[in-house]
Amino acid sequence: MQQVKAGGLPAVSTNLDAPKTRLWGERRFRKAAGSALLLCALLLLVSLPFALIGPSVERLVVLVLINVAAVVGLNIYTGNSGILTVGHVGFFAVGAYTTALLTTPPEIKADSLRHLPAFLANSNMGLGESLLIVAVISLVFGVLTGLPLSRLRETSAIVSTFGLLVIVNFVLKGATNITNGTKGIYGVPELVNLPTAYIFVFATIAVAFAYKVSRLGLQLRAFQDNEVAATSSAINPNRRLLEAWALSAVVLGLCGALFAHVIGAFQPHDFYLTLTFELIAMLVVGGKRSISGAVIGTLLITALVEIVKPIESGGGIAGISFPPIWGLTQILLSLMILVVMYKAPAGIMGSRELSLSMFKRPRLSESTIDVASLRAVESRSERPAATLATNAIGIDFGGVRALNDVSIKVETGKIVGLIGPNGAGKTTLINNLTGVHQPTRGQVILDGQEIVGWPSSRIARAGLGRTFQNIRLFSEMTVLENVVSSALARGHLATGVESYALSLLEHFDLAKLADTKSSALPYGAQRRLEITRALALEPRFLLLDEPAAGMNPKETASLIEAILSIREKFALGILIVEHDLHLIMRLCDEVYVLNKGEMIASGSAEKVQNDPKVIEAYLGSQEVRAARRKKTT
Ligand SMILES: Nc1ncnc2c1ncn2[C@@H]1O[C@H](COP(=O)(O)OP(=O)(O)OP(=O)(O)O)[C@@H](O)[C@H]1O
Repeated sequence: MQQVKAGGLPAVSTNLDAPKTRLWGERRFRKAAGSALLLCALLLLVSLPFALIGPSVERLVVLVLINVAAVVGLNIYTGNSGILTVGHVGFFAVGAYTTALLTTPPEIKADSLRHLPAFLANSNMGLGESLLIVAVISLVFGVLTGLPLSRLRETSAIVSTFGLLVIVNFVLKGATNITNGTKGIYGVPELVNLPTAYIFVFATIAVAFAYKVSRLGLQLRAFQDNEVAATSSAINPNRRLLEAWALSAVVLGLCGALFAHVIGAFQPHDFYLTLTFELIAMLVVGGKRSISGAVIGTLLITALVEIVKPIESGGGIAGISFPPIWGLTQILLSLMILVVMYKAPAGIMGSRELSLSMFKRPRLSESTIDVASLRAVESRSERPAATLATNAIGIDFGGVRALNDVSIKVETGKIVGLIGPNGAGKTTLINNLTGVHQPTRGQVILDGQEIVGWPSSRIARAGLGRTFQNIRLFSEMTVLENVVSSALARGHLATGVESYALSLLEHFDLAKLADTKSSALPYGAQRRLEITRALALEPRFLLLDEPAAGMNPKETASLIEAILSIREKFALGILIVEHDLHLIMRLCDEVYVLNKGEMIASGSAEKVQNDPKVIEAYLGSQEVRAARRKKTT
């Protein structure tokens, strides 16, 4: 395999000349497969000896395995999106009731469910067919409920998921003709044995890992870490939320169906608050961002519940008898959550996954940088020239006129500076260009197209990459994942994307830190990573908001070199907001000066620095600051 030296520049591989590699060649899939295998082996090791004790314990083990799958299912949504769901037991109930209606022998249904429609009353399906139907129904139900839910965030999202649980419970109790109301359903054939449960839970773990490291999972985790940065990296969070919600709905629906075939009889209250609380406790205690955490949390809580059960219902130990202590399980679960949250707020596993290399320092093999995935750099400079412009844009925030009648133009191949005192409107202008805010007046034109009203993700895909004044990395993700998620959102093929990202990282001297969590990087490296992530979008324009803020002179000097080389090799236009006038003078072909939302000067760097209006604006702001300092001392 041919190696690329530092400085070799990659190209987005969305085309047919992409290397013929397999997903298996991608490091993240190999790592995920290793973790999944390890976790399945652990689960087998911990559960099988108990299952061999006898039929009653075997039944308990089967139920525990179904719980493990259910919590892993919750993790698919909550772990990747960061939004806690308290409604998924609703899907569990849908799965249980659906399979019960489809598989219970007609003679039993004739006794307890006399008013069923004929096709349900006569249905006597086998497990396989029924599970297939449960999966389809859960998927449809998941998509229908996910459509509105995926537009909600934080508390409103959590409360709505709870609403879903309540609605399902009411329907189960109220639709007596089909569900037998509070009396519940019995006679469901017990069709799930230990091997079936193992196959199901292993498959669920494999799906959860594959989803987590896939394009969809990476993008949803990016959303969890920072929604504004995610949308600025061409990610559409609502779609990703919907997909994760629907997938986890299918898993929970299937879990419910299997559960029904183990216990044989149930009522609506079996699928309500107690089960919800237990599943959430398992998820949170283990660490909701980790699939391994979901499994470990479930095993721990199950152990606790099983130990407490005989005490809760009264009994005796060593000849001493004691009365029943109702609610003891819930009390101890609550205490366990409190203790774990106090000691490890992110849960036992945090965001880590079980892996053989967990305690080894990650090392990057250079052989992962594959020149076959790189397109000739020269082809970039052949791209037609483009222009980014604003035409008299303006925006008000309440009474503050943050921008008024501002027109700028940036062409590919040029570096344009945007300066002005604090509060002048520089960041607001970048936010207006990238769709974070919509200007109330004027136009933004990207390559001949009016883009006002476009969501940030679409603008990013159309060719605007940006960095932020306050760094916004996907902090829980690795350096490599930050860049890969952006490249995938841009449309890079899933195969070869790591090679592409590594080559970009190499250019910014970050490849050796590829497996480091991005929040653990030193400050200057975080700034460089933000630029790398933006470049993974293969933008036509790069908008840098105070890239040198907080850097020492040495870091600033290397940043200047990096920006010059980006302009040269990536054939893009750069708009740079900076307070460091030395950097602006050194880099910019043209400079715009904003003050109190108005454009007060533009032209070459020399011209604007001698402009009396600019001098006055800067002096004015310095005087105001000096007066404020005096007042406070
Ligand atoms: N989301 C918002 N809501 C309300 N006011 C805002 C918002 N964003 C910006 N502003 C106001 O708009 C004005 C311009 O702010 P902006 O952050 O764009 O200035 P800036 O030139 O980037 O300043 P600095 O150099 O300090 O970063 C300020 O008065 C600010 O308070």
